[in-house]
Amino acid sequence: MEGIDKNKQDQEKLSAAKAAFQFVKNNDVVGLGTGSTATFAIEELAKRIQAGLKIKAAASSVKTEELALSLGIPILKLETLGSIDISIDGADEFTESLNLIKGGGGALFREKIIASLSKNSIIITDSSKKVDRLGAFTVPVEVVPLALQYVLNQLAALNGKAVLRKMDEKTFVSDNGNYIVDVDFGLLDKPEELALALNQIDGLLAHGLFIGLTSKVIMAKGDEILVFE
Ligand SMILES: O=C[C@H](O)[C@H](O)[C@H](O)COP(=O)(O)O
Repeated sequence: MEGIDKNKQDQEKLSAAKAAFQFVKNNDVVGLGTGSTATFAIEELAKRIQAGLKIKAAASSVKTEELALSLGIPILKLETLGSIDISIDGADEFTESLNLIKGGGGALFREKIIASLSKNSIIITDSSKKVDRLGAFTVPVEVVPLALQYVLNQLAALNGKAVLRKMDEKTFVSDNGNYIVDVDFGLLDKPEELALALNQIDGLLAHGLFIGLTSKVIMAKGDEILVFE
């Protein structure tokens, strides 16, 4: 990561995670994100439960659910929840206008459902994630396998350079049994317009542009905590 070493970055992730807990109350349903930053929040939540906090949680991925259960965090099924009090998740990029790119870990669809259900959707980040314009990080999209070629055609028509995500030389498959395609649209002047265009593509289950879904971003920078809302 440019300009920040990993230890410092992890320290910032942990500080941002801790700062998010001022907003978590007893009896809340808490949405849990996925990724290295969300993992700091999940570990912190487990400590607070051991200290007496009473919450139930919903997980944005199989990995997060397994980690949460292993730490004694009670997990509710996402499909049973009509709303979530607060969610805590990471991001790959964010702007001061609270637009995000997410999905570096492939969990974008469930993360988006959780963010959409959340009354208070909190993003926690280290200082490397703040950008003036989204798009240096490619936009992940989740694609139903049988629609792959159709979706690739539509992405090309939007001038996106698409790469099918692989892991260990095999096609990456999401928790929902779908493919992830990472799309380079260059730096985005109008992320809202791109999000609307991607919403129109049949077979494209979800994209990693989170527009208007975030209540606040808590970013740690060194010893400082900055809140964007
Ligand atoms: O699919 C993964 C998520 O959207 C993550 O929240 C995002 O990729 C950020 O991950 P990390 O905290 O590991 O940088």
